[in-house]
Amino acid sequence: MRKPRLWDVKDVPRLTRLVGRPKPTPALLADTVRPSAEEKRIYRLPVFTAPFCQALLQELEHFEQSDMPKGRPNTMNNYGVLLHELGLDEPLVTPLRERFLQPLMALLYPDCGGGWLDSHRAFVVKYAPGQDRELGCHYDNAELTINVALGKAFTGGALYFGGLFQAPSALARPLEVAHVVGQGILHRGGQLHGARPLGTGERWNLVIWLRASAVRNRLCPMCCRTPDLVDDEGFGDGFTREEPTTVDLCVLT
Ligand SMILES: O=C(O)CCC(=O)C(=O)O
Ligand SMILES: [Fe+2]
Repeated sequence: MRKPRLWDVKDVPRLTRLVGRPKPTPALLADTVRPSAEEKRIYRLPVFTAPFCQALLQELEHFEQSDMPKGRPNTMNNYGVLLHELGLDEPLVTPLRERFLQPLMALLYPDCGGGWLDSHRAFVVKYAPGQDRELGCHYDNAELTINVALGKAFTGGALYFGGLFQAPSALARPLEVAHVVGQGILHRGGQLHGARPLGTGERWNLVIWLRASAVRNRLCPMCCRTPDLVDDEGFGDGFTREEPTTVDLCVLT
């Protein structure tokens, strides 16, 4: 029998039904993914169980209290944890991306590299009194993003979404999306968004910036130019010098 790992993807509940299905059927998806705002292409889906969220929060707090060296999640958030610094990239985030998110994203966002995800930047953002309380409007360095609420108990902090940042008046009619612990919000990285101020309590969210080198190698999603690459470690910012191998398609489907 395989020894269970501390962080096993079996903790991802209903999505496990997608395992082994290279192409989830629309009927299966309809039961798994609820469109939160069809025209904005924002979706909500269950990702983690409540006990898993609690265990992860505990681990994050232990790490926060330790004197291990820590980087910042991104240029906007001052508090939180990079998942690779916790050693959770390989056992948790990579299988989540490859086995669960990839087939889903391929169906929901085929035009944004959903079928070509090959790296990620995963971090937890933290909002608390006396620390960060809100997040300004921005777009992500990602083709696609999943944002999962982990807890704890809090009020406020809803996400708001506009259109793609390149569009004129992209923030004209923002859509507010409340957090539900254990559930994830899917959106396009280039979609303008931010977080309303925290009311009370502490909010921790797992954010995974999903990247498709096949898309970003052609056009950097941040500067909208052909990327001028420099070497980096690990996934870097998700660009590659070599194109990922092509996928053959059946002409009859
Ligand atoms: O506060 C949040 O949950 C949103 C975080 C976010 O959009 C980001 O870090 O890119
Ligand atoms: Fe973001």
